[in-house]
Amino acid sequence: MKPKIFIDGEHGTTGLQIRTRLAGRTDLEVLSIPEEERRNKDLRADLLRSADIAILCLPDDASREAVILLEGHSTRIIDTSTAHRTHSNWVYGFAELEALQAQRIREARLVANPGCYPTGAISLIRPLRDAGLMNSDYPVTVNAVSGYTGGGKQMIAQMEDVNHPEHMKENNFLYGLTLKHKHLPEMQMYGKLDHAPIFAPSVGRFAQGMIVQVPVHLDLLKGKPTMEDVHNELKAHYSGQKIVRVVPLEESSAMARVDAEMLADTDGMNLYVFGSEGGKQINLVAVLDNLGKGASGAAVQNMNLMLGLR
Ligand SMILES: NC(=O)C1=CN([C@@H]2O[C@H](COP(=O)(O)OP(=O)(O)OC[C@H]3O[C@@H](n4cnc5c(N)ncnc54)[C@H](OP(=O)(O)O)[C@@H]3O)[C@@H](O)[C@H]2O)C=CC1
Ligand SMILES: CC(=O)N[C@@H](CCC(=O)OP(=O)(O)O)C(=O)O
Repeated sequence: MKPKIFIDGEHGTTGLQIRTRLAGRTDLEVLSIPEEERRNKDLRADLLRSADIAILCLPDDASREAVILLEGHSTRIIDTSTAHRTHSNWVYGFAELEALQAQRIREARLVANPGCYPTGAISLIRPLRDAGLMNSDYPVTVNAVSGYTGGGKQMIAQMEDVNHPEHMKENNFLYGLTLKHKHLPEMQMYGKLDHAPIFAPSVGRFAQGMIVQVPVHLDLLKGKPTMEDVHNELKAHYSGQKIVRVVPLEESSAMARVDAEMLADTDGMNLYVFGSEGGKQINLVAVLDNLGKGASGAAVQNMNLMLGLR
């Protein structure tokens, strides 16, 4: 029997992208809900309970409700929302986090997909923490720009529809100005940091793509490493990984710009170490698609792991 997959929220931005990724899969049975029934709780409950794996692509409250609907049932869950990411009963769905993480995901019933920005930030911070180069009290800052699909159906309409009552006319804006963004707890927890980073997100007038930057003072790291030392730690951490690519210094040193859309429509993530030879500062940069490795691509990666396929 083929494993049954139900995407709750399949008609939203993240859900649609997962559906597209699963469209050609003959090894799965994808259970589907008609768009006009998407909020029919009884029908959703039936489908959730019939599935082997339910992928929740819902706002936080609706995700919590779906988890309650599944209490006492054996359906395994991948939640793409923020609701359960720092919850101790849930496995964090970032397979490249550390050596054992992919195995934890394979065996888990409850998997919380990481946030798009934290995917970039944690991928840069965690190897330095694990290698002992960065102390837990390092004052981390994270600056980022996301494509507007990161804001879901509502922001897509606000950016694209000039007649929308809350039309956004800006080409590039900062937000999260109170420094209390919902992604901070997971960045702190899985970055193994004493303090939440200062996080400055922004949105650009492009649909998909993302740059996440973590600037670092080399003299504030343990042993005052060089840019090459930090690059070597990243390379070692992601050695053998196919989705996360640590870009060689020869390649990054020849770059004059970083395009936020570089990996749009892919599920990969590139990590860069920028700076100058002998310099005192570096800029650690992750580039990904907010809907690829930042959401839907990661959800499919986790589903494959849970099915024992990768
Ligand atoms: N977009 C992105 O880049 C990323 C999104 N995520 C997360 O994925 C989740 C989904 O986000 P996204 O796809 O962007 O959002 P969308 O608003 O595009 O889609 C959400 C979908 O859920 C449906 N929905 C809302 N409330 C309910 C409910 N009570 N019962 C059933 N269905 C409901 C919506 O229906 P309706 O149209 O009626 O509102 C819509 O189809 C969120 O938790 C988000 O944080 C995570 C990483 C990145
Ligand atoms: C551009 C934009 O608005 N981005 C969203 C984050 C994407 C999202 O909703 O994802 P999570 O499920 O990972 O929290 C935000 O800042 O709230």
